[in-house]
Amino acid sequence: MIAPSILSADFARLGEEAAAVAGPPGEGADWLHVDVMDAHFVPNLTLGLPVVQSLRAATDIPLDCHLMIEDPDRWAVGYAEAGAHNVTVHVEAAADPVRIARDIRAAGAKAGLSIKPGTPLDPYVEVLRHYDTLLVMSVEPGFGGQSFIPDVLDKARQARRLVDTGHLTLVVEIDGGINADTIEAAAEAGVDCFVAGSAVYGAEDPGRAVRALREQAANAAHRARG
Ligand SMILES: O=C(CO)[C@H](O)[C@H](O)COP(=O)(O)O
Ligand SMILES: [Fe+2]
Repeated sequence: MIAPSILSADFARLGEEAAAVAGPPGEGADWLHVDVMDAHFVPNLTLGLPVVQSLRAATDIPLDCHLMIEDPDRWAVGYAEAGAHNVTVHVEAAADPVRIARDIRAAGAKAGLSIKPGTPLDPYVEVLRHYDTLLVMSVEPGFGGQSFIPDVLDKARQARRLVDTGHLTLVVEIDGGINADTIEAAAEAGVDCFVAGSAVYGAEDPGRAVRALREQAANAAHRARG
């Protein structure tokens, strides 16, 4: 799956920017990644609930809300109620991640847990039983256009093994610095869903960039798994 990040889109034209990556299954974006930043958990400030509500009305693409905020225990359920498909919180910010997952699911969305590049996976394997998605950050959260950190692929491989051996049922998603040069390594590591901001919205034709990234990832995954 490919999830273009609107962090690199034109915020004055979000509806049109969503339409630019929409399309039939297998062609258009699978999810639209929405980076919510509060200038506390990360140094940057982006958008919040009203923008997600407006986007929900403007596109049929499932919204993948990545909450880079303090106190997600308080705010996550609002994004589920706003119609997000996935609501992802950071384990480093969550007081009670199991309860957050339960609340998100009760409000009708899928629950995602994100880990920063320096956060290990091991302590959260049990918590991840309550989640639908693991978002492995491959840059320090806060800004688009940063360079991919290859060390995080060990965690993607570890998550893939946990899923393939039946210990967890999760979509393994990666976020940060994904482009034509990095997506193959992530696909080989077993990632299911690739967030791409600058590589999609910085391209002349965002729709074509989505198709090219998907094809590259699919070919690399096929080669890796035989
Ligand atoms: O969560 C994020 C940053 O914190 C963004 O989703 C991510 O950086 C996407 O942008 P790019 O593909 O340009 O790295
Ligand atoms: Fe993100």
